[in-house]
Amino acid sequence: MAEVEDKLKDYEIKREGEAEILLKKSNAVFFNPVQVHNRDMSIAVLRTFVAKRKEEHEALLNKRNKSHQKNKQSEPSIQNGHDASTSIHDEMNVVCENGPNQAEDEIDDMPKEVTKTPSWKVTRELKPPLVLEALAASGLRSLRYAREVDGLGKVIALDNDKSSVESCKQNIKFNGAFAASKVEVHLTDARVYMLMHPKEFDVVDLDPYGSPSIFLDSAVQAVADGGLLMCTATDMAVLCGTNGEVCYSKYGSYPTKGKYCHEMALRILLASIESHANRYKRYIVPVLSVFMDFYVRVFVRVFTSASEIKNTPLKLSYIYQCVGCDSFHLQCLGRTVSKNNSVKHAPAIGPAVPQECSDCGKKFNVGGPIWSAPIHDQDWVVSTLADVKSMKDRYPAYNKITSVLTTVSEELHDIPLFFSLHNIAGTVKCTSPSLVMFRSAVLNAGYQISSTHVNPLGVKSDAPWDVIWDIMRCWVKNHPIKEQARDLPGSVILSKPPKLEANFSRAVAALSKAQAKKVQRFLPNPERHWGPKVRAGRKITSKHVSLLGPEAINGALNGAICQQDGNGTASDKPAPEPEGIKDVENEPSSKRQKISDDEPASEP
Ligand SMILES: C[S@@+](CC[C@H](N)C(=O)[O-])C[C@H]1O[C@@H](n2cnc3c(N)ncnc32)[C@H](O)[C@@H]1O
Ligand SMILES: [Zn+2]
Repeated sequence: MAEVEDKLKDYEIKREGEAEILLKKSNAVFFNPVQVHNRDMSIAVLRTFVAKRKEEHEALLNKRNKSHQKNKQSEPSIQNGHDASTSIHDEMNVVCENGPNQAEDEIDDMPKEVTKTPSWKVTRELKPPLVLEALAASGLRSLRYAREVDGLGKVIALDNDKSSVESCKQNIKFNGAFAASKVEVHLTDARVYMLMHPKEFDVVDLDPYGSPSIFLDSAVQAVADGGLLMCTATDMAVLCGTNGEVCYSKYGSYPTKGKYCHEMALRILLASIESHANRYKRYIVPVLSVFMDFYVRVFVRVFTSASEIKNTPLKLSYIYQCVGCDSFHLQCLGRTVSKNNSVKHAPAIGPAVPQECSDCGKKFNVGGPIWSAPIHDQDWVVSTLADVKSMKDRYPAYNKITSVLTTVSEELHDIPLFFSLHNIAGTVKCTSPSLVMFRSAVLNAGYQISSTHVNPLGVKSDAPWDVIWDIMRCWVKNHPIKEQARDLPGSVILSKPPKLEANFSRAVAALSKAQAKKVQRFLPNPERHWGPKVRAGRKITSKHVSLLGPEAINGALNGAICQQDGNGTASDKPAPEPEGIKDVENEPSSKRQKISDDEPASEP
């Protein structure tokens, strides 16, 4: 007994949601408490997945039943010695076993959302979804999935680190018989395991240290047709363009620098997953893509279709980012040409921009390709938000995830990237109009505008850049600025007369729904010294002070790390500072930066 008590002294109990884990007080196994946002959001999306999968299956069964009834009316009930009622079952299996294209052909009179999703075997019984947590560490996430998401099948947890697997085994026992009957752990390299289990998992979760790039190729193969891949990337410095070449080597895309960098990070990750999927005649459909705290997390469904992958170039774009002003332009990689009732794919016609920016006369940096199709499915977002609201007590990070889902639900889904109102005011060196006035001017000019979950000052709009700059020209006419050097980008922009007379009077839709309802949209940081953590097993030294905070460092150096230890990025470098409330409160509304020909418009 004394021995057990002695052993327990080395551990502390962490509770999150309905799971409890025993955590060693040394830095032996990864645990980052602020990732509760990530785990809660994943649970919310998993619940939606379970519900949608059931709906889709029922829709298919109904469809099958209806067509069977039609056949029954026109044919005798016993065909070729088969009882018709048993043949539905067989026929359904055949549909999917013959390949997804055939499945799609056979159900082509169904609504689009339904036809693009049903690829699992259409048997009467829908098996509970099988989940793989490829990089599990303490097993906390797997345990939460198993305990909290109704209707899941087994959850398989993997890790290639012995201490993590030991800890995971211990935690499975610690969570009782139900958890033990559902969660299984293996000591293995996740890449090998995923390659050995093609299309076996309805859900695959990747939550690596830093970049997921080395796991993507095997992960896209392990997901069942219609299944869900959930993937985190915490290497924000790489994805945001601190070192573009590294990003290219990991993800196959060149980042450009702009205020939109965190959304661009999401779109680079999506483009990379799609590219891996395409190698196996598969493609993705994003359902939710979020930038939270210090990382990006995407939720995508994976399907197989040799014909659909021809559309991939239509979902990808290069970016031209002006080095002088905030203007950026997208160049899609492909296009379709319709001829005699048939649609052909062709390369896009470019370039989308002249050599010099038509707004300020400077040159462009070229980035991408990024995913330029929608990054969320509005129906999934709305269902997930409603579901979360209906079970508030079951989400420890309720406030955070509802604020993110609310802002996501308000985004213009077909407008890639965004600009910052403070930045454009900075470029022309004026005091910024209020967000409501600016939104009104855009709406009054006949264009759409929305906020973005990524940045409280970010603005998404389908207004072309000459309209945006015309609005700023009109604003400056009424709010004159000091004389500036003539060759500055802002001076060049202001030297042209506006073609449009901006109307700043308040438009009805100028407040976002969240603002109107006073829903808090951007929450303060979760705790002091929050962010990525040091990798498990790594010795904590004073150089980690910026990651963990001085208190934790003192504790660690004295051999008593508590919850500040646990996980980190591949490089242990802090991610670029996320833009939260700080942006709104601390940024001066007028000029913040100056730009030269080779300096990008803004830093991540
Ligand atoms: C960031 S932690 C995972 C955290 C966990 N998902 C959570 O929510 O608490 C990453 C884990 O991946 C494991 N790992 C790294 N490379 C791996 C590989 N090739 N195969 C399996 N596990 C790996 C590490 O040992 C570490 O425990
Ligand atoms: Zn420009």
